[in-house]
Amino acid sequence: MSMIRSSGVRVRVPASTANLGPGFDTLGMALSLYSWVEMKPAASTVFHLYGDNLEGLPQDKSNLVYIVAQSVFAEAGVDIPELEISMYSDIPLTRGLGSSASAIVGALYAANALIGSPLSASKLLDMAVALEHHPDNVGASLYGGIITAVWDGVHADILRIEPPEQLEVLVAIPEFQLSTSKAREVLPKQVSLSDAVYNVGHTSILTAALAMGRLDLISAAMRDRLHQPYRAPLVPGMMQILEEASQHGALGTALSGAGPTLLALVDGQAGKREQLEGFLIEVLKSHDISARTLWLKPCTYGAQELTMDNDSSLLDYVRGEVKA
Ligand SMILES: Nc1ncnc2c1ncn2[C@@H]1O[C@H](COP(=O)(O)OP(=O)(O)OP(=O)(O)O)[C@@H](O)[C@H]1O
Ligand SMILES: N[C@@H](CCO)C(=O)O
Repeated sequence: MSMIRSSGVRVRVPASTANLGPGFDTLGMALSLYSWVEMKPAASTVFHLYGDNLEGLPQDKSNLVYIVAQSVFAEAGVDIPELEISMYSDIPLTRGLGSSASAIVGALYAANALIGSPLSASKLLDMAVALEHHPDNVGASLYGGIITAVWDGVHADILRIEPPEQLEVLVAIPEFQLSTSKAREVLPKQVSLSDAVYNVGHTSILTAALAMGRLDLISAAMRDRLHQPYRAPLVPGMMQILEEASQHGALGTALSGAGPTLLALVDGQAGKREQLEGFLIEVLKSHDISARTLWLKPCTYGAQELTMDNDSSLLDYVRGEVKA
């Protein structure tokens, strides 16, 4: 029997980067950049979308978060047709930082909490992957840390790896958007056995290196032949960044998810931050691409419920949390 929490729930979900280079659709990592979702039963459905990143999203029952919440209620046999949904996000949309996965995970997690959490984390993962199709993003947003995942079309198996402590992440986020569907259209339907073997080997070494804290192996391991070469024309300057960033202080570089964001893994104890940041910005600028950079950490936790204070709006809450 489900218990509906009429005062509502508030959750925070980390962004994610998928693939980490060779681990196409299988390796992901949660990042210290977040979105927040608040959900309450209501007399009629209403949305409060805060901040620039959510501009233009639908504010009716066609919104992804509403649709996903209803799928949780249907699965649990609960009827809550009208919802008050508030969202704030620091995760830019359609840039390869898992905005859709964070929205799906936030909606699943909040809706499940709203009815007393009848669905297990593993059920939420299966539902999230069925919606997003990429376990690398949703797994990282749900569980945090580094995740390696496989999906058979129904069930996802996932293992979580604790990120090496000194690992830092620099992202260069271009101004333009690139949808995952467009970035998948350019991929070949078939690849050669030698390219498949190349990626299996590099993904295995990268996963083991991350699990063992062998940062010295990351540069050699973060190489890919399955998706980045085909996506390179969509992000001019990307190949130069992938090939040369290690000379400017990166341990390894990759297209983040389906792009266009570029991501560099960095040893936080090794310095050279400004040089690397300048290199990424300059290469993109030489191709007329404006980008902003952010220094992030791997996020070690996934979606979390937060204390709900009904006297303050989600926006006040987030402002307080970010300032604290
Ligand atoms: N908070 C949200 N509420 C509703 N819809 C959202 C929300 N966040 C993202 N979306 C939907 O997800 C789309 C972006 O998904 P897409 O998979 O193309 O990019 P991404 O998830 O940001 O990047 P990637 O999957 O490569 O990491 C947006 O255009 C929007 O339709
Ligand atoms: N693994 C997916 C991530 C997209 O979010 C891809 O690269 O297309």
